[in-house]
Amino acid sequence: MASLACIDLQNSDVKTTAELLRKACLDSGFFYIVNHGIHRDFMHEVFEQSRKFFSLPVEEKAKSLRNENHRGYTPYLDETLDPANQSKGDCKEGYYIGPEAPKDAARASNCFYGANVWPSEDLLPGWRETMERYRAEATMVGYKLAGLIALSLNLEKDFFRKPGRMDHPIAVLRLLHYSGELSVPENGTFGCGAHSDWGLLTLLACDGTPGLQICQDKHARPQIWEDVPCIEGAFVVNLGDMLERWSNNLFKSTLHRVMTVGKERYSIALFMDPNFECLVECLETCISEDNPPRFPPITSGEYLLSRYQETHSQAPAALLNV
Ligand SMILES: O=C(O)CCC(=O)C(=O)O
Ligand SMILES: [Fe+2]
Repeated sequence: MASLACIDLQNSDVKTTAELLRKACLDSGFFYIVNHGIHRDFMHEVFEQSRKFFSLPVEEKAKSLRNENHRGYTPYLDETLDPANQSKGDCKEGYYIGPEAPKDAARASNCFYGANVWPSEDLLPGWRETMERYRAEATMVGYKLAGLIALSLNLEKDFFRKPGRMDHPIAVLRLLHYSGELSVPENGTFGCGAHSDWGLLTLLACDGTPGLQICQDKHARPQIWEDVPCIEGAFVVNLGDMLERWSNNLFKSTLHRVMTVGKERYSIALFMDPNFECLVECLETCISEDNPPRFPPITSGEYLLSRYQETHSQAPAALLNV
């Protein structure tokens, strides 16, 4: 089992919290957060609504199929996160919900700020409202964390919130439902294949069913996988590749996967990523003579788009027999 730090977002000793966070980001890039401010009863409601959607007949789910903006329903096997080691796609179905720009905003034509897809209100009353509220609340937690991460990188607290960086974050919620199929690595079957996340940071809520594992040294052979248990009331947070790149490889974006244990599993991720146009360029505070910049600058959007295209199937409708 992995031993991960626990960051208390309400600790008034911000300096100590930022130091603890820095250590967690240097070591494994995975940690828990508590006292995040999202109420337990509300979390319960979000999971209930998620269950309701995934329990619909496939014909109904097909009506919300992932659109050209990467929003909506993604069927089982649609995504393959670790093609080299998987004999088929991930044994999970999902649902993407992201930010929408007002029609007259310059970014409105950009797919990352495009229209969401919603199941019918008659079928799932209050579903959209619950998910929009959760995305907004989780984004606020993401901002709080981004402030602490900035401090832990010796930057100003509002570094990531500056206009052009995260004033229009690509904060994408993803509901996940893993099938009850047991993962068998020897057969190449996984709930979700080994990967690191692409963006800045991910906030993960789970239903208590085990499955999440991390590999702290991706080059070790054999690889060592450690369980990351869910802690009631806490989120698991992990850093993404964009932050690893931004921090010039100082902070870790760690390999993780889901090994289903023969039981259905629900989880909800919020991927908190910078504005589409934000330039991700090795931070001054992470550069030295011994550690010159390792990556050329790239925009957040360019980077994310390439990663979506790498992992998702081109024709999700073909996966549904409807
Ligand atoms: O469901 C989980 O526990 C992990 C999901 C995950 O890693 C992802 O969607 O990127
Ligand atoms: Fe992930």
